[in-house]
Amino acid sequence: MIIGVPKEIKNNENRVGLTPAGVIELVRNGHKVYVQATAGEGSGFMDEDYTTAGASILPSIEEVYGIAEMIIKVKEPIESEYSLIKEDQLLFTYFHFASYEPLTHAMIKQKAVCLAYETVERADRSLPLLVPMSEVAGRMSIQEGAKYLEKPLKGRGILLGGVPGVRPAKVMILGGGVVGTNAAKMAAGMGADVTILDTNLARLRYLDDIMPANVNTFMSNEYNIRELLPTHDLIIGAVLIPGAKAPHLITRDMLKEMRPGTVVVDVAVDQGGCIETCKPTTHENPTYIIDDVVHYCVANMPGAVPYTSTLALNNATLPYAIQLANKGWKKACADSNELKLGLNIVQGKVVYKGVAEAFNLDYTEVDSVL
Ligand SMILES: NC(=O)C1=CN([C@@H]2O[C@H](COP(=O)(O)OP(=O)(O)OC[C@H]3O[C@@H](n4cnc5c(N)ncnc54)[C@H](O)[C@@H]3O)[C@@H](O)[C@H]2O)C=CC1
Ligand SMILES: CC(=O)C(=O)O
Ligand SMILES: [Mg+2]
Repeated sequence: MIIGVPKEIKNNENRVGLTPAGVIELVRNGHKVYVQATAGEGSGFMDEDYTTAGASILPSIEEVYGIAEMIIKVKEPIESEYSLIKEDQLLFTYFHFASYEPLTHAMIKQKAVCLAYETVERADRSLPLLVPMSEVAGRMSIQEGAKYLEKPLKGRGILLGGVPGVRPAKVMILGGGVVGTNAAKMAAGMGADVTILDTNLARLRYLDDIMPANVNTFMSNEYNIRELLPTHDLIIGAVLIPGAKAPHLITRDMLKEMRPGTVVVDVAVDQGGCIETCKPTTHENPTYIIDDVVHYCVANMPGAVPYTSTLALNNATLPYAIQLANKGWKKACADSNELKLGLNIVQGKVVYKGVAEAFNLDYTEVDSVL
């Protein structure tokens, strides 16, 4: 198969879809890989590293989309890429369709095969291609939150861990999945007083077992959220209903209940955000303030630490990319339920329920397109 790796063009997105190590594996399996010039630079991989691995370098993004049967990238296509996408071309990347209607319509129109990293799902309901980036974003959420709590950055001016004789900050984490667990570990390690909320009681039991003593669990419901808001300094949004729009657990009116300088880091922004006042921001301009509450809503947080993120992402995506290249998307998805669940839009048809429901579009059973 002919595989193309374009350079990411989202703001401050320094990750790349494929490493030279991945190129070696795909070439060994008989495939041809084309990488756009400088695509890997932000992650520390030079064009020579790719050619040594067996890839060919193409100077422009148009040539990469033009030649490839499968595109491997990181973030969803940006408006300027839409028209480059060809009918039947396989796109293996994050899409987060439910949070952005124009992207959904564009991919329907281009009649591409959109296999979304974030909905590839194992039998145990885990999301193997979201996990590594959720680990990164969860850990980063505390580092960013701690920074924006500083007074010059408009935060409350409180140190997460406190000091002897002064209480630590209080951190509230909405959603105790991968992002939430990684955020809790970091916040707890820094000495904060941490509360994780989730609707899944079994998950809360598990977290209670494994977390240190400065982490407590709490059932997620409106009453409990309202109770915590006036006393918490840093709030992390980390809920997920796979493939669907995130529920708004903190509504606009609740901002009044928070103290000035409270920081919210809504990691779930890529699925629409779990804080009603959340709108996507960029690494260049990561925060804005509403009702004295600092909002950090960067939709590609791992893009800022590409040395870690590109490797972590490739560790997870490569085995699936090899299956897709070796068998073609139809057979690979017919053989693997995990990959089949990654199909969101196929040749103009929406085959993922959460996406169809988000925008009231016709839904087609995925098996009928295989
Ligand atoms: N902004 C960014 O750069 C990144 C964003 N993400 C996003 O972070 C979000 C979370 O991802 P993961 O932790 O991997 O998901 P996950 O599936 O591991 O965890 C989600 C948790 O939310 C819980 N939940 C669902 N409804 C809830 C409610 N009403 N109240 C409290 N908890 C609730 C679930 O029970 C589950 O434990 C996703 O939207 C993901 O796409 C992930 C990586 C990077
Ligand atoms: C998961 C995601 O959206 C990201 O890593 O950018
Ligand atoms: Mg405990």
